[in-house]
Amino acid sequence: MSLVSMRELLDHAAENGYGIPAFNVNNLEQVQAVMAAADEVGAPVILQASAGARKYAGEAFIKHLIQAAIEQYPHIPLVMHQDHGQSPAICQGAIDLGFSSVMMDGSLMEDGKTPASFDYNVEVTRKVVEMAHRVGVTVEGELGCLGSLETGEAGEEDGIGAVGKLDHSQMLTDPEEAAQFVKATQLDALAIAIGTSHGAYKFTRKPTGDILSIQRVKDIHARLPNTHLVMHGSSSVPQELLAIIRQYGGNMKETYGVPVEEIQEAIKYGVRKINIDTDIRLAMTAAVRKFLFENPEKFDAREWLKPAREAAKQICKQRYMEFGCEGQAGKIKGHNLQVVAGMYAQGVLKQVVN
Ligand SMILES: O=C(CO)COP(=O)(O)O
Ligand SMILES: O=C[C@H](O)COP(=O)(O)O
Ligand SMILES: [Zn+2]
Ligand SMILES: [Zn+2]
Repeated sequence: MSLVSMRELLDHAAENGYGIPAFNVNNLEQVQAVMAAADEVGAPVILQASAGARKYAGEAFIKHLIQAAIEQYPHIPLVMHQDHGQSPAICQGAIDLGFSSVMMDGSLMEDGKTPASFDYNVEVTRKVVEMAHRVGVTVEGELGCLGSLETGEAGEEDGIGAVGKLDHSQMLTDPEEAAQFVKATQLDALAIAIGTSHGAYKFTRKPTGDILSIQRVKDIHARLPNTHLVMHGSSSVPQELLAIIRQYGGNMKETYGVPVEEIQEAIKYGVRKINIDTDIRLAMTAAVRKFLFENPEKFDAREWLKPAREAAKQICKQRYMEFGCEGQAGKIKGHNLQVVAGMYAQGVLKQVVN
């Protein structure tokens, strides 16, 4: 099976009541970790590359690392997804590079910092839908700005996020606007704002409903029962990884992530794609710190990259199991993108809006 459409994977997840973690990848070891985890549990794969990843690794390396994953694991349906595209031009570039799915993040302007108007968001997202669907590529859009309901800040640590304070109405996607947005754009998956934010510092305490609104997921799902919802900023920030990082010389403040049980609840109400980057970063950093502390004489990079890769694999495997992906890979047909393009053209993948 070659590259598949993200729409096909998310449709399968919706039909069978599970969610798929989308892991951010930047290098060889992270790609290998995700693939090994998926292979062990029989999970379908969404590998996503941010603009930062494409810059870090270089376009050709990102493309060929993912193609290597397909070659090494031909039995695993795999989506190559561009995370947080800031403009139609960036999305077009990703499509040209061979990505089978793109995110047009029009909730912010092209600078990735200024909250955009609804009309701007509709315009850029619709433009990307037109060019992507023509070639069978999936489109994720975003409505509402990610940010902390505790502080009103977006958590700018990843370079993507509104600058300055936001009010609650900007940080909680409105169900009525979501319905209008999906109707107008006909995208495939909608990222929503419910109180999550990127990076390790999401919540100062274990989140309750006032700062992480799973109720908002339910309200949006009631209006959009057939639209796949996406949760960004969904790392769980495991306390045991923070403890290892601190034990071996790291300096991380007290912080809490999105509890897995909250994600599992959201999966019952239409969340199909769950974005995870930070948990992999924490797992790898904890493993490298521990290894180098315990083996100060070692200097072969392969020796410390191995435990880092293994730690990343473990966290990925755990999330695949927790979100219900086990054994699903073998059930996916894996249409080629031309077939999917034909389905869009016939209107069979149109969104139903209540
Ligand atoms: O949303 C993400 C990538 O788009 C990643 O979120 P985390 O920082 O919570 O891992
Ligand atoms: O969306 C944010 C992801 O965590 C990617 O982060 P990055 O831009 O540092 O690669
Ligand atoms: Zn965004
Ligand atoms: Zn994100």
